[in-house]
Amino acid sequence: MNENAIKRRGLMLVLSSPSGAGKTTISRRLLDSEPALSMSVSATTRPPRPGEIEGRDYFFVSASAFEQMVSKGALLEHATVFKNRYGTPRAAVEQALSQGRDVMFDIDWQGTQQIAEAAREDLVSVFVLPPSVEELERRLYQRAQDSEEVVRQRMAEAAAEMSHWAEYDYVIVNNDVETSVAQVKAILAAERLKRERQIGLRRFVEELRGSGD
Ligand SMILES: Nc1nc2c(ncn2[C@@H]2O[C@H](COP(=O)(O)OP(=O)(O)O)[C@@H](O)[C@H]2O)c(=O)[nH]1
Ligand SMILES: Nc1ncnc2c1ncn2[C@@H]1O[C@H](COP(=O)(O)OP(=O)(O)O)[C@@H](O)[C@H]1O
Repeated sequence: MNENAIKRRGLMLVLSSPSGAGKTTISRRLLDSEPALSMSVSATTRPPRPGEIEGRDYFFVSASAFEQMVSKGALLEHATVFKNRYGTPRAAVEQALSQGRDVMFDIDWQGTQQIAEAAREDLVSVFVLPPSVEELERRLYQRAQDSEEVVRQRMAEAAAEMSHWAEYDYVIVNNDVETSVAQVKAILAAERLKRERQIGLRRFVEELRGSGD
């Protein structure tokens, strides 16, 4: 056995931020450069935005279909955000983790707390802050996918979302996208090397010691 064969348990990488701070942008870039990372696709009752694709961005479902998923226990966590319901389908996550793959989540603080209660040792959480309130508002308008009223509502919610920053393992300020992506990659690289995640380590070291003695 060489060092590449050391088995590792997958981790759950959560990115949270006020709407518009840049989670989606950062997570897309990470997926392009991290082959062992996959994205958890949430179910939501929110209507699709222009350009959003069913099954890639979200599973867009009716309120009654969402309720059925909740009652069947099919969601790992779920919450109401901006009057819409959002939840993480459980099966895809469990399958990826058991195969040693890492899963990334774009979920809010309520979902992060629920995952922390259920599986703290598998969770790595990152809070993304905007560089300023003015820049956050500029990004929400620049995305140009929400109406003025929706942007105002999201700006009004931003302070409440940001009040949860201290519950996260890591906090980054998304000023420059390249820098933010590099920072999250550094977090991922270090967390993957945590001793307790490398479940094949004991055997590997035993073999090393056995052949060395
Ligand atoms: N708890 C929870 N929150 C979610 C889930 N999916 C999305 N969210 C959060 O819901 C909020 C609104 O998401 P969305 O309508 O896509 O707008 P965005 O803020 O521009 O990404 C964001 O804070 C997301 O992180 C989920 O499955 N569970
Ligand atoms: N570091 C950055 N500098 C400038 N614009 C950014 C940066 N990160 C994201 N954006 C832009 O801000 C807008 C909101 O980003 P998005 O990733 O959709 O945020 P979120 O998923 O957190 O709601 C998008 O138009 C995106 O291109």
